[in-house]
Amino acid sequence: MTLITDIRLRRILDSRGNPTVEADVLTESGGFGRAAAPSGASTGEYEAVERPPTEAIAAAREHAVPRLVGEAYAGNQREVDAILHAADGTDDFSEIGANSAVAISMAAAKAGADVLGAPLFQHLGGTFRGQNVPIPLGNVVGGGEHAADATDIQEFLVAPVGAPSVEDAVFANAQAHAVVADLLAERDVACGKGDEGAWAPSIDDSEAFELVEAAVSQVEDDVGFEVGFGLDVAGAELYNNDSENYEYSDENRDTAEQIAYVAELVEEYDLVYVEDPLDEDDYEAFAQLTDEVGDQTLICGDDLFVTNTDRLREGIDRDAANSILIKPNQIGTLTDAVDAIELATANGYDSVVSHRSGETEDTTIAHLAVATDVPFIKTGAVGGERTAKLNELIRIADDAT
Ligand SMILES: C=C(OP(=O)(O)O)C(=O)O
Ligand SMILES: [Mg+2]
Repeated sequence: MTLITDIRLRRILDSRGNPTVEADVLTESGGFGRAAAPSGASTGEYEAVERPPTEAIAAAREHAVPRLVGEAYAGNQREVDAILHAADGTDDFSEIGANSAVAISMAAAKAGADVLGAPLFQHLGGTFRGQNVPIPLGNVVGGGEHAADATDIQEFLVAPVGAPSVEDAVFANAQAHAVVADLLAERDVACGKGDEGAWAPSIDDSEAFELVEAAVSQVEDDVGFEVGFGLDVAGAELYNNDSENYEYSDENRDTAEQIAYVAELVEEYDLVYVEDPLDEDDYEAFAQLTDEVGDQTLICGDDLFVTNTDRLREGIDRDAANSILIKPNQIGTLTDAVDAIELATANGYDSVVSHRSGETEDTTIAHLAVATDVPFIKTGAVGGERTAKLNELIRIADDAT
C-alpha cells in the first residue's frame, strides 16, 4: 500500500530567503507526504553536508529517486532511510546532500502516516504516544551568527518548565518575547529581530541577562507557574582555535575561565538549560562543566554531538553532558535522529528536538518530538516558520492533527 510511486523535488524559499529542498512522496494507494529541509547558520563542523539545493536535487534525482520509486515502502522508514544512505554512498551525505536526504526521509514518513490515516507522531511513535507534549524553549534575545551587532551569546531561551500544558507554555514564551520588547523600549534601545525571531538588540550579554531575567520573572508572576531560562552559548562560534580563547566583544576567556564563567551563570540565574557552552571539539571541558553543574541544569550538546550516535557515544563514555540537541538535518534521516534519541534515553540523557535558524513551514519536528517522548523542543517563540511548529504542538495536544 505504501509503495513509493513518485518522488518530486523542488527548490523553495526558507525563512532567510534562501533556497532549500522540498520533497513530495507519493504512494501506490494515493498517500502523499511533503517536507522541506531546514538550514543552519551556526553549523557544527561534524554535521552531514548540505549541498546547494540545485546540486542536491540533481544528485538525489540521479542516485536516490530511482532506488526508491517502485522499490521502497514509505511506511517502512528504516528501509527508506537505509536506501538513502546506500544511494548516497558517503558517510556524511555529501553526494545527494543532507538537505535532499532529510526532505525525502521526512516526506516519506508523512506519506506513510497519510496512508494509515494517522497523525505523523503516531505513525513514528506508536499508538501510546501523544499524551506527553514537550515544553518549548523560546528564543527571546539573540545574536551570535543569527544577527549582526547583537549579543555574543547566541540565544537567550525562555523555559516555562512549570507550564501545565503546551498551550500555556507557548503563550508564556510569546509573552516573555513581548515583555522584552517593552523593556527595551523603556531603555530606548531600538532593535530588529534575528533569524529565529528573537530580539537582536545591540546590548552586551550582561544587559541581556538582566532583561531576560526581569521578563521571565514578570511572566512567571503573571501566569502563576515556574518559568526559567536558559542559553545556547554556541561556544564553537566564540572559540578561536589559534588564540585558544573564547572571544567575547568585551573580553577573552581561556577554557578554564569559560567553564568558571558558565558555572557562575548557572548559579546566578538558576539556568535550567545550557547548550554548547564550550567548543565542539572539547569533550573534556564539557565533562568538567557537567561535573560542576550537571546536577542543577541541562548541559546540552548541539555542535558537540550533531545528532550523531558515534559522537554521542563518545560523550556518554566521557560524561561530557546530560542532554543532546536533535536536528534531523544534521544527520540526514529520521532513522538516524531517532537512533540518537534512543541512545540518549538509554543512557539517561534528555533529548531536545530542535529547529534550525533557516526554517520553513514544515512541522515534522513537532511530531518527532511527541513521537519520541522528549521533554523539550527548541523552536523559537514567534514568527510564522516558528509558530508553524508551536501551533502544531497545540493541535497535537488537542487531538486535532
Ligand atoms: C538552531 C541553532 O542554530 P543553527 O540552525 O544556525 O545551527 C542552534 O545553534 O541551535
Ligand atoms: Mg545550538
